[in-house]
Amino acid sequence: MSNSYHPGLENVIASETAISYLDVEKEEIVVRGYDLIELAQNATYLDVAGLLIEGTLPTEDERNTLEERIKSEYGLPRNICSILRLLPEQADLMDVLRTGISALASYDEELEDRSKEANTRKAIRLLAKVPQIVANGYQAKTKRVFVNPREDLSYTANFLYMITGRVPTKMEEDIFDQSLIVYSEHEMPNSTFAARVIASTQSDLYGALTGAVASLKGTLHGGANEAVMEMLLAAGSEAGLETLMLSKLAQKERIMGFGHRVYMKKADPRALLMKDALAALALEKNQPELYAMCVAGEEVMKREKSLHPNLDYYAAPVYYLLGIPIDLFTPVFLAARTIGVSSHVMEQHANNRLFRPRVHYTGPRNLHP
Ligand SMILES: CC(=O)SCCNC(=O)CCNC(=O)[C@H](O)C(C)(C)COP(=O)(O)OP(=O)(O)OC[C@H]1O[C@@H](n2cnc3c(N)ncnc32)[C@H](O)[C@@H]1OP(=O)(O)O
Ligand SMILES: O=C([O-])CC(=O)C(=O)O
Repeated sequence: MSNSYHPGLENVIASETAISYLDVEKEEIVVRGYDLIELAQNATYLDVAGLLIEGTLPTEDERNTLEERIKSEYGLPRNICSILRLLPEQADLMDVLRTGISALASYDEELEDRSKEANTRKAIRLLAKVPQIVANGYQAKTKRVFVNPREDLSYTANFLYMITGRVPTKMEEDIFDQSLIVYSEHEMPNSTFAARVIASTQSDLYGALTGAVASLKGTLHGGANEAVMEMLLAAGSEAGLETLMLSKLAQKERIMGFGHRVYMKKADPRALLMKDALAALALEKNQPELYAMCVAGEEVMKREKSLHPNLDYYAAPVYYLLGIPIDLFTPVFLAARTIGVSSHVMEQHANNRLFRPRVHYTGPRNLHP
């Protein structure tokens, strides 16, 4: 047995996959042969969803069919709505989402069918229903009436509409769609790994996604986008952000939205795309100071720690300007990632080997009761 031990599995190859790959040298996020950033610039979220589950970029007709199939799955079982309402007001919305997805499993008649066809149908159902759980988890928490999806809107416009209660402008819809694309898939982050580990026991897609929600909640992963926005609001200005960052660094605290296990010494290409989106949105919403503050924070981190922003740093203020409540930032990330996680679970089911690593034991031996 090999004795090599890599804390955090750093640089360990854990899987073979044909879904995506972070080519750090070329600064490219390869998704089924395409550059994720080019997809975000030239395709739609549903194109990328089709690409992830089917393996090829859909034609316009195929994308329209996918959208129709998703819309035909809109709607939540009444009991799921009741479950969301039963959770306490103080519940974290990632916990609400985790509970909602977990409960939804029992309503899927194909739950135990691991075939590619059944898993594809389940992924499409999840694409339809997860945004509704996200939006209505918030409605339940804030004791408001539930929102129903609007089939006359595009998938993306409807998602934002369900969250904000307002039909987005074309610009808002396009920027939100770009954000969903850049959040959709990212090789082997902790949440995707967690889902694949669960799926490797031949457990089901809903269970694997439920595990991924729990993983994504943490601030070292998806939870960082909410923490970034709290930091920006607490700082209030460029000077305030510099002071706050310096004091956190002096106390050896991590600054949310900076650093990345894979990109630690390079920029996250997704962050750069969201930075451009923020520049445009801040101008449109007459909030140039928010963009200026983020850029100033980026400079501080480059100067003090040689660290680059990750996607969460710039996605957070973009979501803020789109009118998304802060405690929905991570649930929205999960909704976008649902399709990436689903395609990994499908790949795991199709070519499975149980994950079961060994340990470097540091405890005592030869004790007797
Ligand atoms: C979409 C996403 O999920 S992206 C990730 C979102 N998460 C965050 O933004 C949280 C903040 N970032 C971090 O905590 C880290 O960068 C992680 C968890 C993402 C990656 O961490 P690791 O790969 O474990 O890096 P590691 O802990 O080895 O850090 C290397 C060095 O950079 C420092 N560092 C890394 N990130 C940060 C940060 N955000 N703030 C301050 N210092 C940092 C570490 O303190 C360490 O310094 P040292 O060598 O002087 O001790
Ligand atoms: O890749 C990672 O470790 C985290 C990340 O950026 C993502 O999940 O989008």
